[in-house]
Parts: sequence; structure tokens; C-alpha cells
Amino acid sequence: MLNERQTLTQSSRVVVKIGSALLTNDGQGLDVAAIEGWVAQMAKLKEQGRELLLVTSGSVAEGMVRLGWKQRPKSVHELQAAAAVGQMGLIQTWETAFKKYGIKSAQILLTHDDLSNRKRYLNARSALRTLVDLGVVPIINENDTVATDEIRFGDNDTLGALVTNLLEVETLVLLTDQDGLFDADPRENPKANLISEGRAQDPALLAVAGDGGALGRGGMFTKVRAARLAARSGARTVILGGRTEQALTRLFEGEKLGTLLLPDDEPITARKRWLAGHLQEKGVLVLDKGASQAVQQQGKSLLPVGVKEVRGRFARGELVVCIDDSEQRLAKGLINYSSNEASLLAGQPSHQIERILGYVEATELIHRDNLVVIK
Ligand SMILES: Nc1ncnc2c1ncn2[C@@H]1O[C@H](COP(=O)(O)OP(=O)(O)O)[C@@H](O)[C@H]1O
Ligand SMILES: N[C@@H](CCC(=O)OP(=O)(O)O)C(=O)O
Repeated sequence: MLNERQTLTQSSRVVVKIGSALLTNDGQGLDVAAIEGWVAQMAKLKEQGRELLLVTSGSVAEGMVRLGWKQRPKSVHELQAAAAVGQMGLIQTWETAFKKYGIKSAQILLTHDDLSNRKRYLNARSALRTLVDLGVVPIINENDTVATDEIRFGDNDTLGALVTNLLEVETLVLLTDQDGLFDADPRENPKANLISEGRAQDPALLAVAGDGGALGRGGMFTKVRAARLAARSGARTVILGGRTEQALTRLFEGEKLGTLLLPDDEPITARKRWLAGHLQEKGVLVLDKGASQAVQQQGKSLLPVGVKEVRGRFARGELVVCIDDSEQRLAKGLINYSSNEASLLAGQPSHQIERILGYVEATELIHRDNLVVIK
């Protein structure tokens, strides 16, 4: 049996989130040398065959420096202005650093709403999946020009967890300016001890996690909360000191660094619960024998050709139930087409989708990653 740290080394898809405190040397402007150091490590992780997504903060902090503002503004419109100015420098710095290793990167700006609205959820998911499949590193930040709550609280930890849920990521790494979660805030109590491992859902952890510093950040509280959210899709979270030499590469070699927060459930169980618990069933698809077997026994995606009937009204991204012709419930999943579109596509081979609808959203009605079999 592998221990938890060894299991970590086998992560094939990883989200690395880097906070403002680290990126900007506590508000002094972007720390380009440090950024180059993390990119060198991420390039190694990629060489090891891992897929990587980066969630980066720092747009507001960098914008403040560029605009000559000494203090983080309070008003949302000024925060948005700072973010818009700073995001330019942030993305340029990352892109230049990744380019040195021949790694392509892409800018993705998201709001939390994008990930709770079902249709936009699927859109964000397929765009990010495509980038990752192409070997591109998505560089994700909040879309601060349209976000108001997020920018006020300055919390990219939650965004990191939502991206983790979105793409079945195994490990979320929250890089920060402390070596991990301590049993008290080390800025206030120098004798505080590092917590090396815990369960994300442990309420005692939230109790010791304090808030952030002068840049108006979420601190450890939002990190533990993010770990809980990530655990909902079975992911583990590591809160890791970004200033420690080669922290990222050493972590994925199995070294006991940072705070590892574990999910209670296996990824599959967690994902099932997530799909089942958070969404209402909006429609029913009646499958023919071939499709029933493919979905239930072979874990395949559901193609339109195997659907005999579509019931109910639903939009792209909503949850539908698949049943066989004796009304037995087989599976449920997030559908790629609305009920009107699905009715037109039922019974048709996938290569006809474009002729019928005029466009192709996906070749399958429900992708197997978004499908959970009912036992
Ligand atoms: N129990 C704790 N253990 C470690 N750090 C803590 C704890 N409670 C509060 N903190 C504070 O959280 C800060 C990190 O959070 P934050 O400033 O939001 O960073 P980031 O920009 O990386 O998200 C640390 O600098 C630390 O002072
Ligand atoms: N999206 C904004 C705010 C995000 C933020 O500050 O988060 P964090 O530093 O990770 O707690 C930014 O890039 O500055």
C-alpha cells in the first residue's frame, strides 16, 4: 500500500494556485525571479507527464504598483481598474517565463458564477479540457472587471478549488508565503507548529486558520475552505510554502512538505455525490439496448444514436437521467444539448449533428466524465 505522500507523486492532473502575497513580495511588484523559479519547476512536472493548470492572483497588487497606489483601494471600481492594469503585466510575465521552456500558455478569466451556471460550466470545462489536451498551460484568474464579490474578498483559493472540481484534478497545490497551515498564525505566534497532514473536513482546522495580510486577502481560512471544496470531487489539497527551494518538484517526489489535506471519499464516490447532491434532474432519456449496455456496463459516453426518446425540458449542462426501455434507471449526467436539440438528434449518428443543428457542440450527448452509473 502506498502512503498518502507516495500517492501524491502519482497525480496526473494538478492545479497550482499562487497567491498575491508570494507573487508580489507582499505588494512590492511582481517577483519575476520567483515566477521564473516556479515555472522551471512546473516545466519539470510537465516533463514527468503531468497535466498542469495554473491559477494566479496578483493582478490587483501589480496594478496598485503600476498606478502608484500605496494602499489596496476599498471601492470595487478602483479594485477593478487596478486588476485590469495589473493583469497585463501578470500574464505577460507568465507567458514569457513559460515560453523559455517551449510551453504554450493561455489566459482564462473566470467568475465563480461561470462555474455555478450549468451551461457556462460545461463551456468552461470543454475549453479548459481542450487546452490541457493540447499541452497548453491555462493561466487562470478571476475576471475582476465583472466580478464584485470575489474582488472584494480577494479569494482565488476558492477559484482554484472550483477549477479542481471542474476537471477531475487529483491534487490542488496552494502556494503561499507560509510553509503550510500552522496551529496558530505564525505572524502572531512564532512558536506555532506546522500541521503536516489532516482531513479537509476536520472542523478543528478551520478554527486555527486565520485571515490574510494587508493586501486584503483570505488567508488560511479560505485555503482550508478551498480544500474542503476540492475534497468534494475527491481531490487532495496541499498548502505549500512557495519560497522553499524547489518546493513543487520536491512535493511531487514524495517529500513531506507543507500541509496535506485529504478528502474523505474516493474520487468516484465523491463525484457521484457531487452530481447527485447538487443538481435537480431536469429530463429523461430512454436508451436502446446497445446504449444501455455501453453506458451501464462499459462506462462509455452516451451518443445520440442510442437514444430512443427525450422527455422533459432542459438546457445544455443540466442533469438528466438515462433509463432503459423497461424504465429502469441506469445513469445520470450533464447533457451537452438542450431538450429541443436532443430530440432532433435522438437516433442519429454523431456525424449528422452538424447537418441537423448547423453546429457541433460535442459528438456525444453526455460525455462519460459527466456521467454517473446508478448501481
Ligand atoms: N494558522 C495559520 N497558519 C499559517 N498562516 C496563517 C494562519 N492563519 C493565518 N495565516 C496567515 O495567512 C497568510 C497567507 O494567506 P494570504 O495572505 O491570503 O496569502 P495568499 O496571497 O498566498 O493567498 C499568511 O501570511 C499568514 O499570516
Ligand atoms: N483576482 C484578484 C484577487 C485575488 C487574490 O488576491 O487572491 P489571493 O491573493 O490568492 O488571496 C487578483 O488577481 O489580484
